[in-house]
Amino acid sequence: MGVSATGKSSVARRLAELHECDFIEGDDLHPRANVAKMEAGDPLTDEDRWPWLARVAQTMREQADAGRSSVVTCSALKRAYRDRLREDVADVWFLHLHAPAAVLEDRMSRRTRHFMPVSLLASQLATLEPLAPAEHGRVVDVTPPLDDVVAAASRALAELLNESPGA
Ligand SMILES: Nc1ncnc2c1ncn2[C@@H]1O[C@H](COP(=O)(O)OP(=O)(O)O)[C@@H](O)[C@H]1O
Ligand SMILES: O=C(O)[C@H](O)[C@@H](O)[C@H](O)[C@H](O)COP(=O)(O)O
Repeated sequence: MGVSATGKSSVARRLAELHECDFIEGDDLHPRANVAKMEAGDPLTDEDRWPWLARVAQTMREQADAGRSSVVTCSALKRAYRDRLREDVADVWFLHLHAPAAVLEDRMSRRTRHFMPVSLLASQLATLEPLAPAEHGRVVDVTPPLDDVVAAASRALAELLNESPGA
């Protein structure tokens, strides 16, 4: 989880490889209208996001039913969105990727061929409800180079798996 350009896709792909599980890109599950809206520079509303979150949750459930572990990218900006994702699957851990706005703005402006304009970062940051201490997860600082972030995320994931009663 995390706002745009925190490295959700980059980190999740590498984590999935390291931990030999499936990688699921939440952005691929957006209805077309959502992508068009973001491309046009309009932030999504709750009404736009619920059907998307339902598809993400359904995919997570299908993976779990098939006995497959997965790393899923989803901005999951609000607590209520994360609660929706937890509804259908018991073992869900969140890694909240975090960095100062200036770092993210720089990364967004360098990223090519992506539907998310830099102008939407402010609304993403305004919407964000950081992962709360009571939520099952960890916050990871993504300011360092990708290899270091992946190592930190992997350590956090291992800790979370150890803490899990079902692990
Ligand atoms: N730790 C990092 N250091 C430098 N650049 C990074 C790092 N993590 C991601 N990036 C780059 O920042 C951009 C945003 O990353 P991306 O994985 O697309 O983020 P998100 O999926 O959260 O929007 C990409 O161009 C990516 O290559
Ligand atoms: O790669 C990115 O820039 C983000 O992942 C981006 O696509 C966005 O965060 C959500 O997919 C849109 O939905 P939200 O407005 O809920 O973040």
